Amino acid sequence: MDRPDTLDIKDVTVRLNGQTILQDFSLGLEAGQKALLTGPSGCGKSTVLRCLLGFVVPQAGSVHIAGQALTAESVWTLRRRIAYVGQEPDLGAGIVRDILERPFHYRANTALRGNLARFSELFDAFGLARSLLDKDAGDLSGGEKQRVALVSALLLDRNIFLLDEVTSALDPASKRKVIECFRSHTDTTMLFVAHDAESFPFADSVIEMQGGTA
Ligand SMILES: Nc1ncnc2c1ncn2[C@@H]1O[C@H](COP(=O)(O)OP(=O)(O)OP(=O)(O)O)[C@@H](O)[C@H]1O
Repeated sequence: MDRPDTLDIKDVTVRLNGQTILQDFSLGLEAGQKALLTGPSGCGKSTVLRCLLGFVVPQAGSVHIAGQALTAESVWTLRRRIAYVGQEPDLGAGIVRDILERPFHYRANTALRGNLARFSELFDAFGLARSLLDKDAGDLSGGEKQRVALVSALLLDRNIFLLDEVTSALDPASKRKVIECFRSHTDTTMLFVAHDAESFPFADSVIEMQGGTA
């Protein structure tokens, strides 16, 4: 039996360049829960996501993913459970069709190649034109990039989503479509970073950060 996709940050302190970014910060999500992390600019929201991805190593406290401690050894295995999409996603160079296919060339994802057939359903759900498939990623608008990055993440069937202001460049109609899609993923554990709590009325919890603590 696979472990449930929980997230657990306990009493984490992060200092970068002599500045305390997070101080005794804790957060817990059960499998399938949706939480919104909000708070003023610079309070440390993205740093929380970077801790969960193992890009930032806390000076104190612990991070567990699916019940397993995040360490230099476990980080590679644990990251395979996680889809991360940032505010200004870097899709890499090339044509959108190739970018969507690229992750399936990795051995770890070859069994999921059949998922690529779902791209059309996701493009429709997000209001993306099929003609985008033949465009160079560098020519996409910010909102198109955000939605293509989300499609790419969803195709990989990860059980944990870390989403950093992924609707910030979207018009209200596109935003509603994307949010409806998140809501429908009832089994997926999702941590959203966003400034507008009202866009995520279905969140099980809202974590209001203030200067590195909650
Ligand atoms: N590598 C780093 N070195 C030094 N300081 C950093 C580093 N990364 C982030 N910071 C600082 O940490 C603080 C928190 O940054 P973070 O990106 O987590 O904030 P945020 O709440 O996500 O902000 P925003 O809402 O503007 O995206 C900021 O003051 C930022 O300048």
